[in-house]
Amino acid sequence: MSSPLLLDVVAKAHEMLTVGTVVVLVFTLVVTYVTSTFLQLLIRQARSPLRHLNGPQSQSFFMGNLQEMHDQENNNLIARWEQQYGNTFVYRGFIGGCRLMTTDPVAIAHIMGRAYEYPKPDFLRESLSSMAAGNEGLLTVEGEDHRRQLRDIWYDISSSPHPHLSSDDHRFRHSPSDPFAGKQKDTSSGHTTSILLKPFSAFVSSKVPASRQTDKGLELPRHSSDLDEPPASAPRTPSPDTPALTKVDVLPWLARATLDVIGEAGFGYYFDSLPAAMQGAGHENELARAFGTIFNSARKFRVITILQAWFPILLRFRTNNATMQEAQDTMRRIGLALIEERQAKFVAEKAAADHKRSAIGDEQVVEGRDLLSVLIRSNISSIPSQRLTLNETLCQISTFLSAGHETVSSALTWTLYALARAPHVQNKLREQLRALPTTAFNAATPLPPPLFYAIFRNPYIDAVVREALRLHAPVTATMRVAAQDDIVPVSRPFCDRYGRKRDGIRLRRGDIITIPLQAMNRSTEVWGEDAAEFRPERWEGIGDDEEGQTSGVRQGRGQRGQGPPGLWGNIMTFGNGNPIIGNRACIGFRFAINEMKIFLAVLVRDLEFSIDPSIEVEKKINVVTRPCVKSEPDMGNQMPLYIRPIPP
Ligand code: HEM
Repeated sequence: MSSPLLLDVVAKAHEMLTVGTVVVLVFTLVVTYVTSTFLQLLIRQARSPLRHLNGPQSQSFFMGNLQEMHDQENNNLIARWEQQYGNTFVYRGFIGGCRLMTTDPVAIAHIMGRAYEYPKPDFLRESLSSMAAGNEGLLTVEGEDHRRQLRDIWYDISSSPHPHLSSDDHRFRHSPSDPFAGKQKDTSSGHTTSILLKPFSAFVSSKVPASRQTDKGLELPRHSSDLDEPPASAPRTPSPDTPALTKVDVLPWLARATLDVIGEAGFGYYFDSLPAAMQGAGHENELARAFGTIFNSARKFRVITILQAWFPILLRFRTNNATMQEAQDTMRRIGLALIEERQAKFVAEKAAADHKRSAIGDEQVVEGRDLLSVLIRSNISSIPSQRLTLNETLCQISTFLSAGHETVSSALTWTLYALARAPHVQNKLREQLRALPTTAFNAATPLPPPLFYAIFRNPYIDAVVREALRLHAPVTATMRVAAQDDIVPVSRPFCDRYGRKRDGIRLRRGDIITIPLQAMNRSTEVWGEDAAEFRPERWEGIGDDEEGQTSGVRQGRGQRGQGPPGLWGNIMTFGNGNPIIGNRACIGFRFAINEMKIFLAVLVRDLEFSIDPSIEVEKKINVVTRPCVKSEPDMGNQMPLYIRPIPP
């Protein structure tokens, strides 16, 4: 054998050995990683005191009860389990891991009141971070970072006697008592302060573009995914002398409208996603499209989603990675543009101020109280420990954009659904709205401040919003993990799986807890036998006390003898407790409530919403609860309602 040939053979053998070795090494590493993760899980499970609690049978070795849980909104699951096992029990998660489920108000107050001892589990943070374009925003950070961010954002916004979300926008403020003190919006930009939804306003003001008007009314795309296609035809016209009924999928329109509102009110930015969509195919606003991608991405329960939670390496192989990445890049790009634009404005303002004032810190110049000003003030703070990094600022922007619009659009969608299913409530609400001190709502002119006051303070509008938020909480449940061993107090003893009475829930570090926000809102023990009914009258004659809790709600077993827990109105919809004392709860709740009231006032006054009684609408959970028509699963999220203008 010649020596070059020998060398060639040796080189080949070496190459094969190297490739083979690498393959074996990688395989061994993967097997070790998977086995050790499984083992850790099994050991943790075997040591968790939760294994002694009562609870439903696991349905599958790998997935436990997770499939049932995913569909919990449609099968009254938690109430059934509660009836069977009491208000404190366990269900099974991945490979049979016990997860605590409790509706005990004292236990909930204990857990949710200790934000840093009970952080969000990593897999929840991972799932939330997709909508916040990263995990450095308020919704996903933990510990000291959360404390610092909350201090910067919440305290800054709430330190003003009349804090509001935009320095130059008088529409939405935190203080319900005097929401209009301060500046009026400058309308010279050509943007109107009216938030009348343009597609709906068409019915009210007949200002429908001629090209889109038909004898059946205004034709609108049915679903966000249909936007590239010609709009669907309206299904029917009942009779020539009654106003046309038009079928509209209200979900994407409300999503666009609420995106426009948070953009303008929170960041002084005009997404104009409603007018863009009105122009038809191909004109959808890119950010609205990006949010559509993110919130539609996990519609179905998939085993891979659960596996990804435990084996994050699998996230790299997501099928929709490229689309999600594109959506997140869009958020990031728009966020950066917002920051740059506002920073430039502040630099110019500072230069002007420098002429007048000699020694002044940068951050003092940024005087606006809108969210963006608050974020940028923190970003340029001269005290490093208080500074928000650029990445944090960006994540904060997408957090507020998504937390601030998807939740409200879900809430409004379900409110219209509830009103469509309860015409007597809708009629009563309309009567109240028509009695308000105004002659017309009109898309082109701002609502006058006295009308805002009247809307915010109207008891029936308030009752409708409370009842809709109680019965249709956009966030069904949240989760926490015990960061250390603990014994959680309960309001009354419960039985474990051996029938022994327990007066506390023992937790071991790493145990996972589900807080069933929606199930608590529907507890018959607190709300009575008609808890599942949409009945705004239950709120009549009761209002908020100074802490936002509702006096007059049936006394539950809440903390220290108060009513049931909840940040607002004794419902769990916005989480529990007060962010000021270290709880994690919604910091946009006032904004959301006020926004809902105005939308409802504008929409319901002159439009009637009804629903085809033959369709069954189901709830699908994808961070927020979105509707699907049971018989049309392939249509994805939708809420088809009939709309008809009501003559004055
Ligand atoms: C009906 C509308 C809304 C609902 C039902 C809602 C619900 C919630 C819930 C349940 C949480 C707590 C999640 C947890 O701790 O696990 C939360 C947190 C949060 N919400 Fe809302 N929200 C709404 C509107 C808004 C709005 C309009 C904004 C902003 C303008 C907002 C901003 C936030 C932020 C930043 C957090 C994270 C707070 C923290 O962890 O410290 N939300 N929301």
